[in-house]
Order: sequence, then structure tokens, then C-alpha cells
Amino acid sequence: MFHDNVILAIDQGTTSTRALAFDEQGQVRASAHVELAQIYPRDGWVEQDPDDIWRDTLTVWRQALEQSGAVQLAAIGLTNQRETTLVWDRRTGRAVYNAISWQDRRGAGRCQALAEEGYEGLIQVRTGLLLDSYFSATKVAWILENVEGARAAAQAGHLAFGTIDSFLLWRLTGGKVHATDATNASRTMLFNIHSQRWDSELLELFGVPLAMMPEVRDSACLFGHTDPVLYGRPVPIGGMAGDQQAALIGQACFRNGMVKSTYGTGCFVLANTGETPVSSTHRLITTIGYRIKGQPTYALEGSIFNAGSAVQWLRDRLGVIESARTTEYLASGLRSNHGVYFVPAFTGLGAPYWDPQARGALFGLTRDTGVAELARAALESVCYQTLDLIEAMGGDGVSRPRVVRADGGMARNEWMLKFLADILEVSVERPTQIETTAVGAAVLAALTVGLFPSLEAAAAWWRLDARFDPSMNPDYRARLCQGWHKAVGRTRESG
Ligand SMILES: Nc1ncnc2c1ncn2[C@@H]1O[C@H](COP(=O)(O)OP(=O)(O)O)[C@@H](O)[C@H]1O
Ligand SMILES: O=P(O)(O)OC[C@H](O)CO
Repeated sequence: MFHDNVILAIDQGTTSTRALAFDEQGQVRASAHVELAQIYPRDGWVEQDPDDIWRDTLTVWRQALEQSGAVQLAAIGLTNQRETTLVWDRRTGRAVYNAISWQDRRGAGRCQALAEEGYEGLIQVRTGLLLDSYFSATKVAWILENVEGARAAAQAGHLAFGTIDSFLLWRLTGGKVHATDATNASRTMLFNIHSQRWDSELLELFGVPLAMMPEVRDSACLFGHTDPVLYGRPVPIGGMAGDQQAALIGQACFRNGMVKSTYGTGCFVLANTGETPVSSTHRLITTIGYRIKGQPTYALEGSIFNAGSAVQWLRDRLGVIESARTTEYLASGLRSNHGVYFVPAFTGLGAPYWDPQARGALFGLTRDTGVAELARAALESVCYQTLDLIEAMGGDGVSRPRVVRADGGMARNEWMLKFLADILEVSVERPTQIETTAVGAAVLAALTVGLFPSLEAAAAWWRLDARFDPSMNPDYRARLCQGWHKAVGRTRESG
């Protein structure tokens, strides 16, 4: 049935939009990507142009499909940067304001005020999230309060809210379907992760009418068909999930306790915690990993805001390395980091610290410190930050995994993966396909069109490329980790 057919995964990310065409064995037949511009209207504000997002989606779809040489497009799976918020007019399909990015901090004051009024506990219990402007609630509230006529139009039922998945689904189906999946809903701070419904009290708290909200569906289901004008015939859209949850699926982390860690600009570690949500006392997020046939599988998540961005900074701002790849050669040329630590808190520290005031710092510099030490310290910082998350998860009762599955662009760096294994004291596995986000979206769509009998069967698409085992002397490791924690402490004091 699938011979010469492909499943198309569309991955609408923060800095780029990608499409990958997968064959029935899970092999990538073709891919295309386009960079997405960010708009910075004010300090702390980050937006994107909804029409760019839509145009790029169609461009990468067409390019990938053309290159794949496939006879038929069997189904589409969507995955997306999460939390980014859009409000559009159902009558025209046009967004009433730019997409407000997950990175946008304009809702911080509102969150602070709500925290002072004592809402943190309620929000954590209902949504699994920390009260933070990272999530969608304060973004949609801002649009309703600041875009002329928005509130009245929303009350009259003309406006629709959605994260990027929902917006693309609306456009792809020609304005026929307004829905999202449970993983994306769980990032809005308006969704009750226990009842699996929009929370009326939270909607009221943020002044968001229920009529604006998309229907919440399973991550794998027939969301709708594309408008025939797009491909000549309707194509089923069979899967949707937020990008980090899609990576959990793409990494085949289907059993309770399995952990994946994605290293791109930032780093997101997710542990599958099974059918019971684990409530964190260590400032991690409880989120929906995926929902299949009405049954949610929960995950515990730790987000690090700066990982690959530390390497980018060395390359683009300091200009001391030619490419991200050279960090591997530089780091492996040293016997030790000579006490140099880099805390890349460019935009504050994420989990488990959640310190927006902290700023980046370098420690332990001497006259002998050179580019190699800086490059190595940047790579090491990503590993130490992962350790902090794994330890926080341990504190929340998630037993230390035996293996961490790593992916994302930075997982190309083998020196880093070996150091990660040493610091975590667990094995690190890298799959052959490090674009696991797209794999996850394709898996969900493939499940819906009957390529897999169950989600777990999609583990057949996961193939090991390389495994890194820990071998560092425990005392030496303990000294290194101590140095890191001292550096983080000093960074926070100086913020
Ligand atoms: N070999 C490498 N060593 C270290 N860092 C790398 C390497 N290759 C890519 N990176 C870093 O990984 C990031 C790119 O990963 P990618 O998954 O494409 O990111 P995103 O999807 O967040 O834009 C960049 O920040 C880059 O600096
Ligand atoms: O687009 P990415 O890969 O940077 O991922 C963004 C996350 O989904 C934000 O929560």
C-alpha cells in the first residue's frame, strides 16, 4: 500500500520551517527548509509574521515532495514550536496580530502580579506548569487587551486562538478545522491536564472566551484533509504534536522512565512518566507527552534556554571559531578544561533554577586560557545543565535512566556526547536520524493511516547510530561538578 508513497512531516520551528518526506521504513527520502525571521519590536518582545509561517510551510512542503520523487503523498504530520500564540479572524483567516513567540516576555508583569495574588499553586495543580510568560495564556490575553476591536470580536465568536499547529491546520484545511492536540494544549496554561479540558476558571482569570479555543484531540487522529487546491486532492492530516513531544515519540521513548534530550538552540529533556502525571517539587514542568485513543501519557520536562546558542555566540559574536563543528576538534585536543567554566545564562537560567535575572559568565580564566578552553567550556556547560535536570527529575522520584537518547543539531558533536555520558554517569545513545521531531510527526500520521498497529510499533523506525558509555573517574567527575555548581552560584549572585 505504501510503495512509492511518502508521509510528509512539517516541522514549524522557532528559527526555521522544515519538511521531511519519509518512506514506509522511516527513511528520509527528501527534505527542505527555510529560515524564519524573528521580529523584536521592543526589549523582551519576540514576534513572527504569520504569513511568513504559512508561506514557508507551503514552500518546504512542495520542495520536499518534489525532491522525494514520490508517487503519492499518503498523509501529513505537523509538529511545531510550542506556546507561540496566534489569534485570527474566522471570517477571513487573517491573524489579527503577529505570532507572539514562546520567547516573548511581555507577560512577565502579569505573571508576577498573579504570583503575588497566590495563583502559582492553582496553576501548577491544574496545568502542570509554572506561572510564567513562556506559556500562551498571557500572550493571548495581551492580544485581546491591546488589539483594537479584538475583545468585542472574540466575544462575538469571530476570533480563534491557536498555537502554530492549530493555525496551520486551519489554513491547510481551508478554514474547516479548528483543533489542536493535547500536547500543544498542555503548553497554553489554560488546559487542565487531568480532566483534559480547557479550564473555565483559568480562561476567566486571563479573560479568554471559551468560544476562541480549539477542540483538543488525540495526537494521532484524522484532524482533517487539506484543501484540494493545495495538492490537487485532499490529503489526510493524521498527526500533530509540539516539537519536544514529537521528539519523545521520534526517539521511541514509549516506556515509563525513558528519557530523551534534544540539543538545538536550547535543550529540552523529557522523561516519559507513563499514565500518571508526576507533580514536580523541583521546578520542572508536568506536560502531556502524547495522547493516543483518549489516553494521555505524561512527561516531566526540563527546559534549558541556551545550549547550541553558546556555540553560536562563540562563532557569531566573538568570532573565535569558524564553525560550530570546530568545537569538537578544539575540545578533544585538551586533556582538561583547566578550571574554566562557562555559564551561558544569556537570557537567564531555565529549569531547575528559573532565574530570569541571571546573566552569562565565564570563570577561571588565566593567561593560558585560549579558544579551545572556551569552546570546551561551552560544550561542557550543556552537559552540566543536563545533569541539573536529571538530578531534579531524580528529586521528583523519576529514577535515574540507564540511557539518555540524545538528538538535535548539537548531537552531531561526539566529544560532547561522551562528556555527557561521563557527567550523567549514564549511557548516551544517538539515533541515525537526529531530526527526531520530524520523525515523531511522521510516526503519528503513519499510525493514523494504518502503517503501524500501535504507537509502540513505531520503535521499528528508531535505529542506533552511536552509543557513548561513561568511563570518567568518579572523584574527578565530582570535582568537575562541584566547580560547575560554584560557577552557577556565582552567576546568580552577580545577576
Ligand atoms: N558539531 C556541533 N558541535 C556543537 N554545536 C553544534 C554542532 N552542530 C550544530 N551545533 C549547534 O546546534 C544548534 C543547531 O541545532 P538545530 O537542531 O538545527 O537547532 P534549532 O532547531 O534549535 O535551530 C546551533 O546552535 C549550533 O551552534
Ligand atoms: O523551535 P525549537 O526547536 O527551538 O523549540 C521550541 C520549543 O518548542 C519551545 O517550547
